[in-house]
Amino acid sequence: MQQQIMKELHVQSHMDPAVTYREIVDYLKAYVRKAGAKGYVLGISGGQDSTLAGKIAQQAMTELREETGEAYQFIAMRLPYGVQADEADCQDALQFIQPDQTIVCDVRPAVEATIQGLELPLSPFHQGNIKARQRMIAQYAVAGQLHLLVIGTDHAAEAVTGFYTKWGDGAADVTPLTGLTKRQGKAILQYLNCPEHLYLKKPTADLEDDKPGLPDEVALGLTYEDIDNYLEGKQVAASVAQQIEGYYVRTEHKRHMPANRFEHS
Ligand SMILES: Nc1ncnc2c1ncn2[C@@H]1O[C@H](COP(=O)(O)OP(=O)(O)OC[C@H]2O[C@@H]([n+]3cccc(C(=O)O)c3)[C@H](O)[C@@H]2O)[C@@H](O)[C@H]1O
Ligand SMILES: Nc1ncnc2c1ncn2[C@@H]1O[C@H](COP(=O)(O)OP(=O)(O)OP(=O)(O)O)[C@@H](O)[C@H]1O
Ligand SMILES: [Mg+2]
Repeated sequence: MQQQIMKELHVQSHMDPAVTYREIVDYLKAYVRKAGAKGYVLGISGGQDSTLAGKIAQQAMTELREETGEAYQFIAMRLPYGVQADEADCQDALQFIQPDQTIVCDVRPAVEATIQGLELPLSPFHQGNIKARQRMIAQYAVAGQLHLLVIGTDHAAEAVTGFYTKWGDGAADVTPLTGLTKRQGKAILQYLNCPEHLYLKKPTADLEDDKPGLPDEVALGLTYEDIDNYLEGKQVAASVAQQIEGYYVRTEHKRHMPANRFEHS
């Protein structure tokens, strides 16, 4: 099963940061042209994944502008829920990315309106998924208006456990980090001279009001070290493999389009 998952999620056991970085930049340049779009948009959270995907998208758009003379652009979005505790990291990430433009939208009023509009009480966990979906709505609004494509930050270490909100942060047009493990993403950021606090910080979805900054590893009950080892084809404890494979099977529905009677019965 390990081999099958590695193949399905496009993981390479060994990755050269310089080569992979160049491949992704070139891919984003080619894809935006093929789509006839004017650039990309992505929410910047102050975490590792959006720092990396944003940096690569900006590089791609800068190169394409120089090569074609056309107005390709990358738009970074700050999408706090009220005041974000690690806002300083977000500003550091923006400083590192140097986006062509930054648009800010507080998702809190829309999230609260949705929660208040429902007669069904929602747990902080399910309220958290509304936050992720509201960020998706804001990004698609900008993409539609400005003819951009939405970047998603899904990568192999997230895809394998389905650790994202379906049609929330899981919804995107292009996922440049596909195939990468968490440590491979770190290695590319290191290669790009990213300030290390942005890739050494504990990954968090930061969605649940009653558990601010809950580390992914606590929520999952798994370490990224173990997930990465598994994905890179290394031997892990049998209990770890079993846990990862359990997540993988349970979240299969998140990795394809809606089920229908011709597929995915
Ligand atoms: N077998 C099946 N076939 C088709 N659809 C199925 C299904 N089982 C559930 N579903 C649907 O899927 C829904 C459950 O999926 P979903 O709504 O995503 O909810 P769920 O997977 O329960 O929660 C999302 C998880 O991802 C984490 N997350 C979210 C966002 C960002 C990050 C991050 O790392 O930054 C992490 C979050 O902390 C939470 O643990 C169900 O309500 C149902 O609608
Ligand atoms: N507060 C936020 N502001 C803007 N975008 C956000 C915010 N929170 C989440 N997002 C978007 O949702 C995506 C998924 O969040 P996720 O936590 O997996 O990635 P990350 O925060 O970039 O990295 P890490 O996994 O290291 O925390 C982010 O990459 C980002 O695009
Ligand atoms: Mg995060």
